[in-house]
Amino acid sequence: MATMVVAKPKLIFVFSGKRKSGKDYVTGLIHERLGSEVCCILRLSAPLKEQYARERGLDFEELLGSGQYKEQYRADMIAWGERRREQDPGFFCRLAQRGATQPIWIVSDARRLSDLQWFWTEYPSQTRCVRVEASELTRQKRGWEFTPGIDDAESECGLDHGVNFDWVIHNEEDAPPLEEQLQALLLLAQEKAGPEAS
Ligand SMILES: Nc1ncnc2c1ncn2[C@@H]1O[C@H](COP(=O)(O)OP(=O)(O)OP(=O)(O)O)[C@@H](O)[C@H]1O
Ligand SMILES: C[C@@](O)(CCOP(=O)(O)O)CC(=O)O
Repeated sequence: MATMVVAKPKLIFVFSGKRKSGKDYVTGLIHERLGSEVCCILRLSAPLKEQYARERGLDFEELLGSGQYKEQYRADMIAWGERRREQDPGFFCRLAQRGATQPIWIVSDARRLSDLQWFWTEYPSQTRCVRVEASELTRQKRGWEFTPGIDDAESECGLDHGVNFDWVIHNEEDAPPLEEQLQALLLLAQEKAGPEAS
């Protein structure tokens, strides 16, 4: 693969969390708050879903969505992606960062230790890891249903242990407001991005 010249970010928030914990929702709030000039969202699953959809004639936008369409293909997408990661753990990380020019990056969907290790290796001083947490009851209310072979496999459990997260965001009705929980991340981003981010 030709070497891609990528503008160096000043800060990278690498988010992870269980299905329907609210990764996209929370990262969308940060992106909205910081603005597109300063911040971009990188989805590791986007290049995977794009190629998978192309090979199978599926609807890429639907695979990116939060509905049930993608759930039909999740197990096969996981297997498809893992075959590629076995050959090159950073394959989707490199593709996801293409075209990112903003100083603040948000990776919304890390799932494996190899994802975190890639960013820690490539961007050791810029990378911060954030976990989004929600109870199973809350996730069920958002449309999650335990699925054997998915919710007990690496795609969902790969970061359950052995990671010292920089922040844990509790995305629950009875938790402090997200704006309050995200304050420290937003302040750090504004500090790193400089005056244009304020
Ligand atoms: N704090 C919240 N308030 C209101 N709606 C929320 C909140 N958090 C999540 N949701 C909603 O719950 C659903 C699941 O959230 P989201 O898509 O962000 O989860 P996810 O962790 O990205 O899931 P997946 O891994 O399946 O993509 C979405 O419809 C989202 O709008
Ligand atoms: C195949 C996969 O990328 C699907 C992720 O979809 P989503 O982020 O839950 O919308 C999960 C994985 O890579 O294990």
